[in-house]
Amino acid sequence: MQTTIFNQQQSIFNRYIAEIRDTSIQTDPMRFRRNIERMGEILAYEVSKELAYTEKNVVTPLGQATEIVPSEEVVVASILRAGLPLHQGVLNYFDRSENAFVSAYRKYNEKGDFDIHIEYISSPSLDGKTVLLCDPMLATGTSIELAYKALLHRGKPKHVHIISLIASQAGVQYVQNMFNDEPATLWLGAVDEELNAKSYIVPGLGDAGDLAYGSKI
Ligand SMILES: O=P(O)(O)OC[C@H]1O[C@H](OP(=O)(O)OP(=O)(O)O)[C@H](O)[C@@H]1O
Ligand SMILES: O=c1cc[nH]c(=O)[nH]1
Ligand SMILES: [Mg+2]
Repeated sequence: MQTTIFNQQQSIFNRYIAEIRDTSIQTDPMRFRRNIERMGEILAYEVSKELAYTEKNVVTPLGQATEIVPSEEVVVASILRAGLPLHQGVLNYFDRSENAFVSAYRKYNEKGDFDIHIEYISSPSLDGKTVLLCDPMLATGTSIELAYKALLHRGKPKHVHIISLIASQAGVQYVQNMFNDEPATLWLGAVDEELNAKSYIVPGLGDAGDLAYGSKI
């Protein structure tokens, strides 16, 4: 599975990754959301280079121009709730795309173990389309797996681009194995070495959903 890790390159993207990790900057939730959104914009631009293109003639006030524009039908699909600011960033560039949303949350038992629950899905048909599946955190990979399986009930995409900002090594391995035989590409901001006992990424950034939208009961 083709995998790109953006913080291995030198670009302004790395400042945004540094800021969302930084406890002294995480106190500003608007900046946290906006940093995720602008990383979504950058990743959307990078993904756009991999799409199929076609020539389009446009009429200008002074004549005709031919531009090479994307020809694929794109669906931006995100995992609630932390996926929302990333979704908005990707949608800022793929502004004509369709949209899908899947909810996924960790339901803990008394022992501290958890299952991922998918309870909500809203999606157009995905048959033959290019899906950009967005979630800022890829920890164990289970949310991506279950969300994707839920989305498959809405049709078989032509290609899936998974967009995530911070991943664990174990999560990357898990997703690479899962999509081994599928037309899929993985776009990551950073890959961290560890998962802690609660399956949080270390050093990671903490709880992305809470940092963006506040703690939940
Ligand atoms: O790879 P995994 O081990 O499945 O973990 C990653 C998931 O955890 C976070 O969501 P969370 O469950 O915290 O929900 P939230 O977005 O509502 O906070 C994140 O947005 C991913 O969906
Ligand atoms: O590190 C993690 C793991 C899951 N969800 C998060 O928000 N952060
Ligand atoms: Mg969360």
